[in-house]
This record gives sequence, structure tokens and C-alpha cells, in this order.
Amino acid sequence: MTLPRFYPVFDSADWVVRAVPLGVRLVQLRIKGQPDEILRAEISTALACCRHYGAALVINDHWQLAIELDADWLHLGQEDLDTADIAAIRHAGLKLGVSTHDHAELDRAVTLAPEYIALGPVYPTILKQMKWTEQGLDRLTEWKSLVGDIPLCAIGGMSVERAPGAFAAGADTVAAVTDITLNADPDARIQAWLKATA
Ligand SMILES: Cc1ncc(COP(=O)(O)OP(=O)(O)O)c(N)n1
Ligand SMILES: Cc1nc(C(=O)O)sc1CCOP(=O)(O)O
Ligand SMILES: [Mg+2]
Repeated sequence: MTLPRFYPVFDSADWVVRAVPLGVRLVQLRIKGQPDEILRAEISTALACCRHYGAALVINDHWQLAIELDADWLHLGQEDLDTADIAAIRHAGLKLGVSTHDHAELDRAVTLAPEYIALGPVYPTILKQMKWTEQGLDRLTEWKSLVGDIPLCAIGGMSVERAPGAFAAGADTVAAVTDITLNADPDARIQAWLKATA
């Protein structure tokens, strides 16, 4: 599977609706701490937009809602995997991305044969507190040698300027949050990402 090389991650459907018409073709909806009725509305809006533009929408965490709302893609971390029903997820036809941060997590991820494996944080991130320190580009190259044919996603502190190094190290796609959402001109930053990853 070939994934678009730019993979922004957003915390609302509003961001998805803003980014996708600019040319984004792979995007994650990562919403924390909201009740199901809000999540349902957000996912439905983002799905409708992505389907209209032919973009892939990845739902983070909320696997039951992804099944219920007939989404196409799901991202799960290691703690999510502890409680997720992988058989139900696959039965629903969802494509799967899985987070990894060390070799044990990578071994577990590979056994699931996901559609991509993410390694992070490649660089320090300000988005969330993590027990993992920055992995670095050499670790991306190591992961690339271990994932086989599974596409590799770099996440954590990624920026337009850092993306070429991640691709050179072996990433197939690069995910980013604050490089876009905290930029003074997010639309221009998205355009810069699209140009850099074309
Ligand atoms: C592309 C991508 N990679 C990693 C993550 C992190 O997932 P997880 O470890 O489950 O942490 P949360 O994002 O749920 O806080 C991701 N969401 N996307
Ligand atoms: C959501 C997430 N997961 C990570 C991991 O390493 O699994 S790093 C991360 C945050 C990415 O945000 P930013 O691009 O602003 O650093
Ligand atoms: Mg998660």
C-alpha cells in the first residue's frame, strides 16, 4: 500500500474541513475527552468531507464509533490495543495504523499486519506528555528494516523542514500536529507541506 506522504493529525472536524480542500489526502481525527454524541457528529462531518474529496480519514482511538459510522481507517496505540476487538475491527473492513515506541511494541504491531506502523516521537513533541524520549532518525532507519512491507509513519516534532530527513531515513509518510495548528498561517503551512511532500 502506498500512503500519501503528508499525514496531518487534527482535533476537530473543522480542521479536517479546512485542510482537505487544500489537497490533503490522508488525515487523522484525534479527539480526546468528548462524549459519544459529539464524537459521532465530528466523525460524520469529517467523513463526509473526506469522501467528497477522495481523502482517507483515520479515526484515532474510537474503534466502536469507527465501526458504527462505517469509517475506513483506524489508528490505535498500544493501550488502545489492550481493549480493542481486533477481530471486529477487521471484520468491519477497517484499515489499521498502530503506534510503536520500542521493540516489544513493534513486535506486537507487526503480528497485527496493520496498514501502517508509526514510530514516535522522532523529535521532542509539545503536544502531549510521553514517557518516551526522542527516537531520532537512526531509529527510523532501524524500524524501516524491521517492518518489511508495512508502510512506516514518522510522528513527533515533525515539521516541513524535518520531513526530508525523515523520508531519507526510511519514513513513508510523516504525521504532524502543532507544526500546522500552532503556525501563524496554517493554510500556508499545509500548502508548504503539500509542496514538500509532492
Ligand atoms: C500516526 C499516529 N501515530 C501515533 C499516534 C499515537 O497514538 P497513541 O499512542 O494511541 O496516542 P494518542 O494519539 O491516542 O494519544 C497517533 N495518534 N497517530
Ligand atoms: C499524537 C502523538 N503520538 C506520538 C507518538 O510518538 O506516538 S507523538 C504525538 C504528537 C505529535 O504532535 P506534534 O506533531 O505536534 O509533535
Ligand atoms: Mg490512542
